Amino acid sequence: MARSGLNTSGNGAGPEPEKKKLTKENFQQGLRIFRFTLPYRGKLFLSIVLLTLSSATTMAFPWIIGKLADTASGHPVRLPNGTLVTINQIAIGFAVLILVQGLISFARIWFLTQVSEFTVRDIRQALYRKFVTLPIPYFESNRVGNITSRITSDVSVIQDTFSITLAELFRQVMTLLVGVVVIMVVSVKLSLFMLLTFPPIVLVAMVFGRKIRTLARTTQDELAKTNVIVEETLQGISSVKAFTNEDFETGRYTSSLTRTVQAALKSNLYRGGFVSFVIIGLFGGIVLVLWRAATLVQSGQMTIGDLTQFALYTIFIGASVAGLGELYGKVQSTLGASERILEILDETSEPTHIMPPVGLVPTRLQGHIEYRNVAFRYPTRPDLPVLRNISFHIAAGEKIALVGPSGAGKSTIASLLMQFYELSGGEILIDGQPQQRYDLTALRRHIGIVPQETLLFGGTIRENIAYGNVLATDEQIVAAAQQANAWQFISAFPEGLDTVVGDRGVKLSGGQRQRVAIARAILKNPAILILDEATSALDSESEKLVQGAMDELMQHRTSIIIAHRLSTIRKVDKILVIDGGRIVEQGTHDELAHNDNGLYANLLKLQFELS
Ligand SMILES: Nc1ncnc2c1ncn2[C@@H]1O[C@H](COP(=O)(O)OP(=O)(O)OP(=O)(O)O)[C@@H](O)[C@H]1O
Repeated sequence: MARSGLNTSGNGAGPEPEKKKLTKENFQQGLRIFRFTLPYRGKLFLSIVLLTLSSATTMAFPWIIGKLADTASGHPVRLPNGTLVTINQIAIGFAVLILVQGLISFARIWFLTQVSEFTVRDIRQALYRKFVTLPIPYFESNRVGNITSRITSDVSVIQDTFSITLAELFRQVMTLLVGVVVIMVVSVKLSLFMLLTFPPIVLVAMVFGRKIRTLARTTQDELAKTNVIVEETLQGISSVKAFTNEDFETGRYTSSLTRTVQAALKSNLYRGGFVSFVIIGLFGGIVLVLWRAATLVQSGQMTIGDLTQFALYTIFIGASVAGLGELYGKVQSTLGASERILEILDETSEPTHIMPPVGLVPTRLQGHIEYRNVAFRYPTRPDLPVLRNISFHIAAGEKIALVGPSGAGKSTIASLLMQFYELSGGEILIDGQPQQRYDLTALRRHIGIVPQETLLFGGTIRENIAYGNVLATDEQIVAAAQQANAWQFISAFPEGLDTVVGDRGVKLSGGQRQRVAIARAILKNPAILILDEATSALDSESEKLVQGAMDELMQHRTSIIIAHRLSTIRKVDKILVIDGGRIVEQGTHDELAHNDNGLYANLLKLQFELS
């Protein structure tokens, strides 16, 4: 979408859609987006036929007006068989043509809208499906804002293309071609004169226009910078005051404003120049052509009807040249947008939800886990080894706890079980099979996570619990809530399970959110559980309820607890002490607590002192 943004009003200040140079390759790449129109090709074809017809009828208007002028000025019009045509007959024919044109335009818009709406829906759907199936590292190397703008602004550009730009492009090109041919037929002399006068003027105007757009963008950028200052300082207003920097910030804002005004003035200097150029150049050109035309009419080389026709077609051609200039920019934006969309669609998805499933599909996992010499680096920081030589095993139904200082690698160890990332070395076996041998969706179905911070979706408590199993009945949901010690607080709400949570609903406390997460996990009924303990302390009542729910959840399941409070893990079968990405100690609580020089005993002492 072209935005003027010449002044500092702030309207339309925002990033311009990125444009692509028009090269053959870019063009071919961009055209790939058309594959989304394939299911609607019948309607698209019909729209193009209708578009051709409506353009053809429009192009006939000047011709008929010319005939009308000829008949009026004493140059009778005859049909091919020699019959004279009256003014009334021409007018009736004209009226019929206008009616037909109106109806065709209606049908064209109706069908083209369907093509564009359905196509855009399909593109959005394909993009969304791609987003949710892309591997986690993708989201870590791309900003969420960037990703969402693909599905919002880029798709909008494509929508404009399908609903307006394409039709306009088609119409303008047709107008230009037919128009030039017709004026040549009317009068070669005048046409050549006109074509030598106008195109150079239009070319200069286009170059001028581009310069103005660049300057307008500079103004927008400068304005955006001033807004950043306002946002920053208002957000951190207490810091501004605490550092007594009110004058400094005002000065900073003022100099940014000055730069904006300078940019706006410069761009308007060019705009003023442009306007006066258009008046002098364009209108001057028109006067020149009219002068030439008048001499041709006077010498009897043209009729008044021809002149009228010529003038009208010239206006059409002029409008289409100007329109094409603008469309050129739009085609560039479309190519940019479509390339960015296709780039995402070309990314490789995780192998989830593939039918038929690839690999093993266990109906029930035992829950035996073994890490063998696992090494790992995050794809975003390939130079930093996060895990080194991690080896341990957990028998089915056992509970182990991972403890260690912050940043030691505990959460990373657990997330590798879910195959959120590829290992850099070693392997993880589940029930004796390397994890890659399982169908990814089938495997993840058997692993449950209660995260540190539970994300509740905007919706009812019922929907939030049923996220663990979307097919669960109300009875199962209530039972899960009861087991998770969540039923007391849920039933205390007047709307019970229908209570809306999230941004527009009830705000649940940390402990309540965790119990909802536990109920979710109970519904999922996984063989393997990952419990990431919340770091922020709960009050002791809440803590007891959450702990009770966790104990209930862990029964008969292989559980990995990422522990932050050592008091909660005394009963686990094994504790792995992680430091700097390695296992530095392992054993039961009693064994480790008595190893006075060990890290665990030290952490224990530290926590004891703190509490
Ligand atoms: N997504 C990520 N991308 C890059 N590096 C990461 C990512 N997540 C964690 N790290 C880094 O990996 C290391 C281990 O982090 P991890 O979250 O596994 O530690 P942790 O022991 O669970 O810490 P905490 O107790 O604070 O949760 C840290 O140095 C961290 O900065």
